Amino acid sequence: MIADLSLYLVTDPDLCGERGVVETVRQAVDGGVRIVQLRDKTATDAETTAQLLELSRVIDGRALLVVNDRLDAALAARKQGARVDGVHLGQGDASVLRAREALGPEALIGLTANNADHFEAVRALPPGTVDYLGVGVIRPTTTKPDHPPALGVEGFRALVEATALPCVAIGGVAIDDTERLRDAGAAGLAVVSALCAAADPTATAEAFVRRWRAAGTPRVLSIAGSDPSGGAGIQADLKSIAAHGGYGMAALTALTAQNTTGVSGLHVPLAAFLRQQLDAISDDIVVDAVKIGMLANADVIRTVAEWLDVVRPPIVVLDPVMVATSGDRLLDQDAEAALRELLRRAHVVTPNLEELAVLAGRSISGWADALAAAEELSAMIGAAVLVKGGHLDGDDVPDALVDVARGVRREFPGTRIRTANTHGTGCSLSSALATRLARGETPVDAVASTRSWLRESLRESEGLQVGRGHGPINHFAGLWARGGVETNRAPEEIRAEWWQRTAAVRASIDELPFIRGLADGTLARDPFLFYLAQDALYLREYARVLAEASRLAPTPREQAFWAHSAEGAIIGELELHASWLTPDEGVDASTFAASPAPATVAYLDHLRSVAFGGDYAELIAAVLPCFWLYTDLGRRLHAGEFGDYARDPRHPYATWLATYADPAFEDATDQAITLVADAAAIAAPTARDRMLRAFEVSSAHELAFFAAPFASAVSA
Ligand SMILES: Cc1ncc(COP(=O)(O)OP(=O)(O)O)c(N)n1
Ligand SMILES: Cc1ncsc1CCOP(=O)(O)O
Ligand SMILES: [Mg+2]
Repeated sequence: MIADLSLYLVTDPDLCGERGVVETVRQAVDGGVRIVQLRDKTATDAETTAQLLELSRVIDGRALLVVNDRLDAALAARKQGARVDGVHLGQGDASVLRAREALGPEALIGLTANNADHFEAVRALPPGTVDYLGVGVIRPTTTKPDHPPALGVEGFRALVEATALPCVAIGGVAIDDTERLRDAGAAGLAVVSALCAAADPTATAEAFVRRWRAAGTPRVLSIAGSDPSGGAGIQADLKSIAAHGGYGMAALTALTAQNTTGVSGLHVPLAAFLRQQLDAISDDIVVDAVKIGMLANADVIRTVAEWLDVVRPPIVVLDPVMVATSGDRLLDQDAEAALRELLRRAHVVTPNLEELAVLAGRSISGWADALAAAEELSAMIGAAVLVKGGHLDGDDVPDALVDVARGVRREFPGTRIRTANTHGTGCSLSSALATRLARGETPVDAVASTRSWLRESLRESEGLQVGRGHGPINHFAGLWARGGVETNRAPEEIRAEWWQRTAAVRASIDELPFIRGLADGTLARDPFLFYLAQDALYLREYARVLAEASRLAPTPREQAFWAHSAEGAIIGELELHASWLTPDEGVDASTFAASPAPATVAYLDHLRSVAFGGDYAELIAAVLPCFWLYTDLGRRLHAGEFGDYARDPRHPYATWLATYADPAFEDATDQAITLVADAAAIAAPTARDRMLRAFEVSSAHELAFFAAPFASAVSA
């Protein structure tokens, strides 16, 4: 088996301090360390053996365990039942040939190589003697005072280019080196102080792992059945993996004969052959994530479980295919029992409602039941459960990610996309999710971006015209629309780009006679009152749209924010009536009962149509210009950009203009921008485009709204 060396912890008893080596290792492995090297220069062989026994218990197969220098201690610990995977030897330590002979062909043997001569000597060794090289130091480090000269990243690159053996970079490695070292050919980062001296080794390891994953192309394996029509099974998985920027691999559990109208045949190869496929992959390729789909029988399931126990991939997403859409059970009792065992080896499971009911052992008659069942299942298996609401009745089809052990319970609201092209949706979703996780996204972000992509792929499925039944989704809708691999964008980048997109609208607003007159006080009373009456009409409906955003919001924080904003809009409307739209201000009853002007109707129609579409991200993009452009204008008016109205006691609109520069509203605007930019950052490209379109259309309506007092029959 090829070892996953991505994050390699070398221990140091001094740097681990009071926390101790064992506890540091436990925490670092919790955070994603894949290989641990016990390195203690002063311990006796007996002490090293005892430590290996303890570490082996704590690591419990979740990472590989090797020992520095002490071949005899490794052998002794193995004799006493410890799982010691191998040794790391330096140029002056025991011979790697002797280590191979003593530890056997399956052991992991690492060798230090710091210069061209070392690499030359490695080439002369019989193949299979050494499994990886430790190459460094990258930069000077006090952790090993007798270290060789520093190579730097480019020196490392030059050395490792010449070997096919995986090379880990060691010596002075910090988290900010991650991308450059991975690019230079490192198979992993070996660190001592960065983890041993970390205040929180779990969080630090997680941060390293995320950076490492984000810096490379994830190698994602689908273990599933074949659908020759290409919409489900491994064919769908491979498309999903590619659509999310992963390298896809597939081990076949079964061959089906099927198309978009149904399944007409099934052939299950021997489980031993599945194991052969799996071993062929893991002997040669580091598997960053596994997606597991259809498993035909108990033999197949147990084979997958045994392989997982050996390889321990860092991400396992299991789609427990066990109940057909018709409600028929697809697995016999023996297989169901084996599947329950397999669930414990998964990190995320993605059941539909029927499967969740069977696995949690309870009936599900609505979304509340589904959430309760997901909690129970998550607690039972110690993994996250992505419960999918697609099989609920009605237009609301939420999903939720529930992970009891890690305190996650996140709902993702959604409205049903009306299409018959749902073939392979579950397969596609789970493999996309595995790929997103393998790219270093947090589970919540990975679910959010996967859902955004899936909704896009469902929406764009009609154009494919595949089959007469339930056709496939369009896995590459985003890619084809963009002409490139979809990647997440930084929220700050989106914020800047979207603001830039409003530049022309802002410049035009600034030139409007209404704004100029408002600022210098020359604006006549009629257009002013016209504007206020339209504003009041607008705010009332805008509040309803904000309330819809609150209803669709995925988190309680966002839900509260939009609800609070809706309340603010209604209060604004009431205040307009109380302060300005009164007989005292010369407003007669007809102005009061003003009907919406064309600009108001058009703006509200746009907002309502986006709200009706039920897409939260698009909706919050549509409501944003009212926050952003208004705040910007208020800030600049207040700053005297259009003349110093605030200092002029005779200015007729001074009190009105003062309300523009309300700090609480500025703060709310900032929050709204952040929520929209965050949502856009993880949206699929076409979804992000739709958000931007909604935002730009609303911005144009803002301009028309400010222009309306002079465009409409105000003077009449
Ligand atoms: C992964 C890894 N690479 C290099 C070393 C250094 O080993 P060595 O050259 O034997 O020096 P000491 O660690 O024994 O001081 C390593 N330990 N691990
Ligand atoms: C064991 C070892 N071998 C070469 S450098 C080194 C120590 C690296 O420690 P750190 O990661 O703290 O720089
Ligand atoms: Mg050594």
